[in-house]
Amino acid sequence: MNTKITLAIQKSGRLNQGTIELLSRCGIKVSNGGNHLKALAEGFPMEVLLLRDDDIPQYVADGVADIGILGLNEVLEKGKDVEIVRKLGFSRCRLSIAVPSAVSYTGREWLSGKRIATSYPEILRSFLKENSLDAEIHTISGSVEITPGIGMADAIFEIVSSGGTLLSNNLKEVDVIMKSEAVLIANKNLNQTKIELLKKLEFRIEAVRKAQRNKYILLNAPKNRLNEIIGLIPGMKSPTILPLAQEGWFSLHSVVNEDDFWEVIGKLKDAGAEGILVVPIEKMVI
Ligand SMILES: Nc1ncnc2c1ncn2[C@@H]1O[C@H](COP(=O)(O)OP(=O)(O)OP(=O)(O)O)[C@@H](O)[C@H]1O
Ligand SMILES: O=P(O)(O)OC[C@H]1O[C@H](OP(=O)(O)OP(=O)(O)O)[C@H](O)[C@@H]1O
Ligand SMILES: [Mg+2]
Repeated sequence: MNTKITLAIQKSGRLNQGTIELLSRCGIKVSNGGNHLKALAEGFPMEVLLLRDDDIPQYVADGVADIGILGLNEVLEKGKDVEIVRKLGFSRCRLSIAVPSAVSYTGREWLSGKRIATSYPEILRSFLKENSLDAEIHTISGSVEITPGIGMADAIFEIVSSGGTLLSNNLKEVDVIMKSEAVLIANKNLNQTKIELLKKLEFRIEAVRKAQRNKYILLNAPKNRLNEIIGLIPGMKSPTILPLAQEGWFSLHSVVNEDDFWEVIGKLKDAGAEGILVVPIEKMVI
């Protein structure tokens, strides 16, 4: 049988590039299809639907697409019955309450009785309910940041990333309500063949994500401080150690997590490591 898994991705916009890049790192080439809404993938038994991100949860819930990639914010906003398979680490942003810079925001109770403009009314509604707040929700589909300036709203609930859009509209972020990033979602009733394909795709994504979170590190270490240095970079199992041509020195190869990277480098230098090289990892399978 010649089964393919159908993946829905954003046709154009903030998620498109990150999605195509991730798939490409997974060895899956998707032509952007020009004006077409369907594309074939090379390197994986997959068909790709190119859609507006708002429509992806519905397509996946209905089984028109088996899986989809979109922002967690949009998944939660639409509230469709889909499985969130995993986070993907790109298109990171947050959904926040922002108010005009001059406002002295005293806390969430300040929002009571106010008009809040947003493109995410359902997430906002849940937030207000959880906090027993009564506010007016004004739903608009774009340019939310201009609404306080033109007297349409007292506050906004919008996506924030660098904060640049808020700043240029004289607004300040006062409360982060949720963090978002691109996620992989799946239909809850996939057949066994498609579950197997999804597992294969997840395996590739995991290898790519691990590689992105880690760096390969090579350094020279003096023999008398070898154990101390090994303790700093334990690696996947243990570091590779090779003797250098120069007596009393060794070359150490290992893996270091991106989060600890700068701290570890400092400690390695203090421990006498020299000639430290750090290189990106293409794929990582443990
Ligand atoms: N400034 C940002 N930084 C990081 N991620 C963002 C940013 N803005 C939006 N995103 C994420 O990217 C997703 C898509 O944003 P985009 O602006 O492309 O949506 P859209 O205009 O609704 O697109 P579409 O035309 O497909 O409906 C958002 O739902 C959010 O998860
Ligand atoms: O904090 P920042 O880095 O400024 O990013 C936040 C802005 O980015 C997104 O809009 P986008 O730029 O995609 O424009 P659009 O949705 O209005 O097309 C989002 O809707 C915010 O307005
Ligand atoms: Mg959209």
